[in-house]
Amino acid sequence: MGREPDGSGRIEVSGLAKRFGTVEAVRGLSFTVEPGAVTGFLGPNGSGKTTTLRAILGLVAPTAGSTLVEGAPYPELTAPGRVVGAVLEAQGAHPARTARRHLQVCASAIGVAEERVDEVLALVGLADAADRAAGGYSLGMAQRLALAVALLGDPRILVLDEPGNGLDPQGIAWLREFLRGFARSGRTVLVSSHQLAEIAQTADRLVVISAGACVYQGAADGLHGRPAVRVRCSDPVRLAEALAARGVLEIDHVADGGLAVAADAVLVGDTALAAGVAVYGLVEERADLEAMFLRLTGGGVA
Ligand SMILES: Nc1ncnc2c1ncn2[C@@H]1O[C@H](COP(=O)(O)OP(=O)(O)OP(=O)(O)O)[C@@H](O)[C@H]1O
Repeated sequence: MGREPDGSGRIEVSGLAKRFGTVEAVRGLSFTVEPGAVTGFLGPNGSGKTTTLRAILGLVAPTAGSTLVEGAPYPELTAPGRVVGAVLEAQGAHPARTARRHLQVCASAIGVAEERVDEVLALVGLADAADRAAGGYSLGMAQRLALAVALLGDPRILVLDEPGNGLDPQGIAWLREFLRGFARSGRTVLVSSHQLAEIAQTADRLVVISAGACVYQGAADGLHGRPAVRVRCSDPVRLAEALAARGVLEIDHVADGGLAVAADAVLVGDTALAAGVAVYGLVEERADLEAMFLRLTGGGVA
């Protein structure tokens, strides 16, 4: 007996860990995805995004922790295809099969009426190409077809793994509008990317991971707006201690011997003065999202 979905549109990941041999792909990851918004799942290559999405969809057995979709583990959901639509990779349709036939086969597999096929073809803008063999499709069209399959069950939740890969700028713009519209209708979108620029314009909320652990979770604007100050001074260690004593904990020692501090310039200057540290330079950085992403994720590609 399957479990009834609770209709919440919520995904909950709690303490998720996954080890492949000696590789800790995901390490104690917890986050919640709510309906009515596009949640971007961002991290460098190899940071554990695909593993996490596959765990949510019951395709990877966690080493520890749990994932719930509408209150139940995905494999236990009754009619999961009506709860979640997923695009994990541009899944191949048989090359000789038309898009329409491919969708008909998928619809029958999840128990969806055939009328839905024409609806999803129109939704993803493939109506005119529906009777062409999928083998002749461009990568962008193949991505749209994969999205059409995900939409067949009219799901409340969409999970997409790097759907922008291989899309041209028009394709990316189209996808962005589609996902925003889907979220605006009160449904849930979780979309992964390693490219901040691609996700920044689409996502309302962000979950940022690095080396399998969460480094930021919250409003996309919140990440944007964090203040950052670069300071050159006579005694970076003493200043870092004085800032920490005032509750400023996000402090990096940077290559030029200075500090990068997530606080505003007045606080940093006042703290230096009180600590008897001479300040030689204080630059307020407009903490753009790119810089913050690189800082949070160590700037590295795994
Ligand atoms: N089936 C597997 N067997 C062994 N190692 C794996 C397996 N799947 C993933 N890994 C490893 O786990 C780590 C995380 O991989 P994952 O694919 O989840 O990252 P990702 O963030 O999706 O990366 P990308 O952006 O490159 O797709 C990597 O080091 C990867 O090599």
